[in-house]
Amino acid sequence: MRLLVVDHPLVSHKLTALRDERTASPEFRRLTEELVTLLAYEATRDVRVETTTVQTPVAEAEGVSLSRPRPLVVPILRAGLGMLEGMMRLMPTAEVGFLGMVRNEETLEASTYAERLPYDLSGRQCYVLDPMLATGGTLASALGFLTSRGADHITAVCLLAAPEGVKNLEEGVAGLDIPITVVTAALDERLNEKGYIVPGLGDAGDRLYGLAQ
Ligand SMILES: O=P(O)(O)OC[C@H]1O[C@H](OP(=O)(O)OP(=O)(O)O)[C@H](O)[C@@H]1O
Ligand SMILES: O=c1cc[nH]c(=O)[nH]1
Ligand SMILES: [Mg+2]
Repeated sequence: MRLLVVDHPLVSHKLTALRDERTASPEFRRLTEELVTLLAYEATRDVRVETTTVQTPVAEAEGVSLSRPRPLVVPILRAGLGMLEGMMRLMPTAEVGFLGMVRNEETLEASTYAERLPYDLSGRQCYVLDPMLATGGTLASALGFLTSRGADHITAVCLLAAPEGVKNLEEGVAGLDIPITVVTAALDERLNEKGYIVPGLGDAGDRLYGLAQ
């Protein structure tokens, strides 16, 4: 597994504003979209393309277009939904599948409550969106599921990651024989006793959409 921490002053600037507890939901959603578009630029560096030719007003030009099957973008509900528009702005012809997952806040175990994905993901490049890589349980489970459906190349885009989660995820995906990359805006210090990223930004889903019951 490859970890890419995007080092760019605009990424750091937007992430700092996201972390600020005074940033309310409307601004938090806007900043998340902008930040994801910046991360997506790095995350899609190895998106598959094929060569093509177009006619300019002057001459023929050789270029590239996205290969088929189109990449599949998979936001992990709920919080990952806040990242979808930012990703689709960069790659509007991608397809979108959904995974609904929630972490039990006592046991920190992740479970899946919804799934709407193409059944056969053979030959698909997948871009998984989940803002927080905390213990890594949610992403490990999501990546295992996508691979079991045939995905052969997965990039996870996260706003923040904890070192413990990166290590757990590395171990969790060690048996998956496909290229896996995690792209994040920052690798934070640690997890606290409740499994929250420190300093982090709090509960991403709640900050995007309000308190969950
Ligand atoms: O790395 P992990 O320890 O598994 O934790 C990360 C997960 O926790 C959060 O989801 P949450 O369960 O709060 O659901 P939500 O998006 O509906 O708020 C977050 O959005 C990640 O999906
Ligand atoms: O810090 C954390 C950890 C898990 N989920 C969140 O939303 N935030
Ligand atoms: Mg949450």
